[in-house]
Amino acid sequence: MTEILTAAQMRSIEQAAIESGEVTGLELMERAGRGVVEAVFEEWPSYRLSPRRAIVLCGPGNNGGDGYVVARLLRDLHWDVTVFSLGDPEKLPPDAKTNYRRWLALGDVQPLSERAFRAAGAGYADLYVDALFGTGMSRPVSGEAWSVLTHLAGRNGDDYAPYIVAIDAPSGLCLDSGRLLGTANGSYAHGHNRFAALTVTFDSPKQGQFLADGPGLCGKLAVKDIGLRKWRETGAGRAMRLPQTVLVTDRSVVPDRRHALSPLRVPVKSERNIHAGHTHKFSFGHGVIVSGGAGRTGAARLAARSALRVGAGLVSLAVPPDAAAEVAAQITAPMMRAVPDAGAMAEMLTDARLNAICIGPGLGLGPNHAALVETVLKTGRPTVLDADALSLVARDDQLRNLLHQNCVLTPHNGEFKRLFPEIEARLSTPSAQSFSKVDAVRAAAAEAGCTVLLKGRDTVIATPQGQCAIHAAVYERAAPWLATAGSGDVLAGLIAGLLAQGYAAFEAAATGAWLHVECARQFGPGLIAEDLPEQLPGVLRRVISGEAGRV
Ligand SMILES: NC(=O)C1=CN([C@@H]2O[C@H](COP(=O)(O)OP(=O)(O)OC[C@H]3O[C@@H](n4cnc5c(N)ncnc54)[C@H](O)[C@@H]3O)[C@@H](O)[C@H]2O)[C@@H](O)CC1
Ligand SMILES: Nc1ncnc2c1ncn2[C@@H]1O[C@H](COP(=O)(O)OP(=O)(O)O)[C@@H](O)[C@H]1O
Ligand SMILES: [K+]
Repeated sequence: MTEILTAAQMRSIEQAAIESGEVTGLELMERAGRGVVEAVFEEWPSYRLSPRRAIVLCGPGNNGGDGYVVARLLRDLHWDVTVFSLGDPEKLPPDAKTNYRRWLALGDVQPLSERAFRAAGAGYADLYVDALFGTGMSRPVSGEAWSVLTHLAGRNGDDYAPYIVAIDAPSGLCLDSGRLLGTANGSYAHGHNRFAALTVTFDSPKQGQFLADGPGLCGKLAVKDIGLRKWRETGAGRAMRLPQTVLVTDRSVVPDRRHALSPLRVPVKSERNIHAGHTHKFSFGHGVIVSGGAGRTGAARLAARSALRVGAGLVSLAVPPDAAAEVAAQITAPMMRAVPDAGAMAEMLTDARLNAICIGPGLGLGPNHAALVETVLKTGRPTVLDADALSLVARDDQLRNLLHQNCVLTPHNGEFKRLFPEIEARLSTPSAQSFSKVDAVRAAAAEAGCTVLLKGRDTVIATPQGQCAIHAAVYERAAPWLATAGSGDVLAGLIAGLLAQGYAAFEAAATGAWLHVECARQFGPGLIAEDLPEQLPGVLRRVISGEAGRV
C-alpha cells in the first residue's frame, strides 16, 4: 500500500523524526540532496560519465537547503555549478543556512532574477534544479521567482523542460491540491502546462503530484527514501495523519483483494476453490443493470457486459418493454427482464439473490425514472448510481435522503457539481487555498453518507468515514484513450459486478477504477468503450498470476 501525504503530514513526520533525537534535520537534508543527485543520474545516465553544467535555484526555506546540498554534491563531482538564491541566504532556516555556508566554500551565489538568469548563459546548462519552494509553499509565487519559473516553463519560447529537475515540486505547485497557486489555468504561462522532466520527492508521494495539474508539471516522479519510515508507520505522526489517503496500485487495493478475488471468481477454475465449494454461478452474485428506454439501451448493455466479465455470476438487464426487442437483439450472456415501471422493479427485487444493482446509464430523467431510483434505493442493496441517476438524486432531496452506505456514486465533474454545488465551488475556485479533490470527495461522501468516486484522470474515491484513495491514470499508467464515450458506463458495470461478488463499496470502487484503466492500457490507442470489457480476461489473468501492472 502506498500512502500519499499532504504537505502538513510530511512535516509532521519530519518533526516526529527530529524530535526523537535519532536523526537531525541536517542529516535528513543531506539524504534528500543525495536522493536528488541519485535520481538525476538514474534519469540521465550519461551525466555520470563526465561532469556537466548545472544551474541551481535555491529558495528561502529548506527546499532551498536541499538545493545547496545538490550544488555541493555536483561540485564535488567536478560539475560547473551556478547557484541563484531567492531572498537573503543569511535569513535561511538553520539547516539550510549551514548548507548555504558549506556551498560558499566551493562557489558563490547570485541573487535570483530573470535578467541575471539569462545573463548567466542559462540556456546552455545540462541540468536546472528547481529548489525554490517545496512543502512549505504557502502563497502564490510572484516577482522574480515567478518570472524565472515562467521563463523556464517556456514563456519566451525556450524549452528547458527536458533538463529540469524539481525538488519535491515544480515551485508554485500546491502539494495538496495539484494546482499552481494563483493561476486559473494551472500553467506558468498560457499554453505551457509542463515544467519539469523529473520531480524528486522524499519518503512518500504527495497528493499534489497526482491530482489536477501536478502530474503534467512534475513530468516524472521519483520517490527517495530518507529514512523516515519508522516515524511514518508509528507514533504520534501516524495518529495525526488519520484518515489516510492511499494510492490505488496493483500492490495496494487489488493485490490485497486478490485472495478475495480468487474465492469469488477465478476460483471456479482453480483447484483450491473448487475444493472450497465455490462452484455455482450464484456463489458469485447476481447483478441487475437497469436500462433506459428504446434507443438508449447501449449504456446499460455495456455495463452489463462489464459486470459479467469482471466476474458476477449472473447479470440481468431490467428493460422497459418498448426497448425489449432492441436489447434482446444485442445481448447473449446477460439475461433480460421486462420492467415497465417501479412496481415491476420492486417485484423483481423481491428476489434476494439479486444482490447488486447499477442504475443511471442511459436511464432518462422523467418521473418514472425517479421512481425506479427510489425503488432501488429503498432495497438498501449495494448499488452503483451513475449518470442520470445522479442527476435525479441531485434535484430531489427525497431521493438523496435514501442514499445509504452500500451505495457508490460515480459522478464526473459535471454531475459532481450538480450533486455537491458548494463543495464543487470551493474546488473550482482558483485561489491561494489548498482545498483539494481529496478534500472535496471526502466532504461529498460525508454529506451523501455513501462512497463517492469522482472520475477523471485523477479519480478520487472516499467513504463517509474519511477512507480515501487516489487512482491516477498518470505517469507510467497514463491512459488518455479512456476519455471515450461510454467508458463511464463500463466503470459503473465493473463496480456493480464487484459489488455482486461481495466487495465492499469502497473496495469495489477502487478495484473497478484500477481494472478500468488497466483494460485501457492493455488495449492502447484506438480504444472504444466496447473494447474495455473484452480486455478483462487478460487483465484478470495477470492479476491472478501476480503479474498485474506489467502491460
Ligand atoms: N524539514 C525537514 O526536515 C526536511 C525538509 N526537506 C525539504 O524542505 C522542504 C520544506 O521546507 P520548508 O518548510 O522550509 O518550506 P519551503 O522551502 O518549501 O518554503 C518555505 C519558505 O518559502 C517561503 N515562501 C512560501 N511561499 C512563498 C511564496 N509564494 N513566495 C515567496 N516565498 C514563499 C516561506 O516564507 C519560507 O521561507 C521540503 O520540500 C524538502 O525539499 C528535506 O530536506 C528533507 C528534510
Ligand atoms: N485522461 C484520462 N485518463 C484516464 N481516464 C480518463 C481520462 N479522461 C477520462 N477518463 C475516465 O473515463 C471515464 C469517462 O466517464 P464519463 O465521463 O462518465 O463518460 P461517459 O459518460 O461518456 O461514459 C471515467 O472513468 C474517467 O475517469
Ligand atoms: K521545488
